[in-house]
Amino acid sequence: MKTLDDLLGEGVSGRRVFVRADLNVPFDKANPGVISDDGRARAVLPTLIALRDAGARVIVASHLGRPKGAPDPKFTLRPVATRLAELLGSSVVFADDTVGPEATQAVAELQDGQVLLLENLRFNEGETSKDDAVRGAFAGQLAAFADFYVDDAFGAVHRKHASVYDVPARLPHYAGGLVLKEVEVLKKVSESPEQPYVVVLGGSKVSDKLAVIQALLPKVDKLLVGGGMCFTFLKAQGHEVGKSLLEAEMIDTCKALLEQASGRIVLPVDVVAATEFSADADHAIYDISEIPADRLGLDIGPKSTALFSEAISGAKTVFWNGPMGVFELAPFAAGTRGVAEAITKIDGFSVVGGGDSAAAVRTLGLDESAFGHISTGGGASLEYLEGKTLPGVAALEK
Ligand SMILES: Nc1ncnc2c1ncn2[C@@H]1O[C@H](COP(=O)(O)OP(=O)(O)OP(=O)(O)O)[C@@H](O)[C@H]1O
Ligand SMILES: O=C(O)[C@H](O)COP(=O)(O)O
Repeated sequence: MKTLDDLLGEGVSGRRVFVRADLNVPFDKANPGVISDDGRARAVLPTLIALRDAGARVIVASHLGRPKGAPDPKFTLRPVATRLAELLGSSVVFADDTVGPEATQAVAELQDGQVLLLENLRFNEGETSKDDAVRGAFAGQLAAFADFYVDDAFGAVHRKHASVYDVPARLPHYAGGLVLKEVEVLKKVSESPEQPYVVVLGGSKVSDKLAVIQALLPKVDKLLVGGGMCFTFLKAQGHEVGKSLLEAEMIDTCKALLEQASGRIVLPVDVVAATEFSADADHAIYDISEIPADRLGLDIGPKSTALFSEAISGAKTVFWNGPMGVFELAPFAAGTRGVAEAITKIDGFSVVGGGDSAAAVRTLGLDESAFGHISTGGGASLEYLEGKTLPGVAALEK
């Protein structure tokens, strides 16, 4: 795999370099447009600075959220361009479209050492299309903007999307420093995790992560499941989960996984459930057999936090992806904080994966240096650990 250093060695002054970044940053739920954690933008800075300082014309592209293949102002990258300019200490040109007239003109006018951010890639159906021709046509438009392609979007390497998989097939391609570092650390954890190996899963992308559980089960000593994911498992165990996040069509899969795990999947024994998804909602702690029909579980309870912390304490390797609750709202942050603190105390190596999990570490004021590695990829790091070939990595290796 060729790297950014190789490209810099070849010389990029005056050349146009397309950088796929993962600028899918979280926003403050109470203040639309305000970025609550800029960790993913900071993580790609070394690549952008190196290219800018080498005199390249840097074209940055990213997705944000999951818009449906058409422009949607809720998911504009404009606030991210502003933040990126602050972090870079130099201006960032923002194009209001991705491959349309604005972007085309901005690319044409780009000066040596200037950085341009294109609008959200997912405003175009070609980005995520399953149809190779549709994706390829969009990739062709993106590739026409540049001489070289650099992938530093580790968080998106598991997506077979145009900007991740098809653009590198059309341009000389290089791995950025972030992608290289992430792959190096995760390779070590996936190939030879020191035992006991405990995986902690939470968050809200339930069906994405169920497949991962299946693959990880044979490798782990314990798999702790909290967050929005746990309710489909609790339902599979026969508990009523009220209005909690539930993927009904996955209940049977969860039942099968619980059987296969023979005790290695650990579920919460209590939850904090509220009348609605709001920081002001009435909320209380319930045993999992007593979740009221009109409430939704928004955090694991204190007994579960203690149970999970105990399981974590003896581990030599811990991989954590997905918050234990809606940590962005103060009444539902205790489970995530408790589990994160337990991870910082282990006598071993820990990896935190995921945009929101990494954001939780920072916004809850935990010491980042107490973790072995904080990955920018959630789904990406999970799929890497699962042993899957990641389309973005495969594209760079070709
Ligand atoms: N019980 C719950 N009900 C609903 N949402 C929840 C619950 N627990 C956690 N969440 C939400 O899950 C979100 C994070 O989930 P997600 O699966 O995206 O994790 P992640 O670490 O960001 O991984 P990735 O990088 O793959 O996105 C947070 O915004 C959090 O509020
Ligand atoms: O948040 C993430 O894990 C990455 O940015 C990928 O986002 P996606 O799950 O919407 O593809």
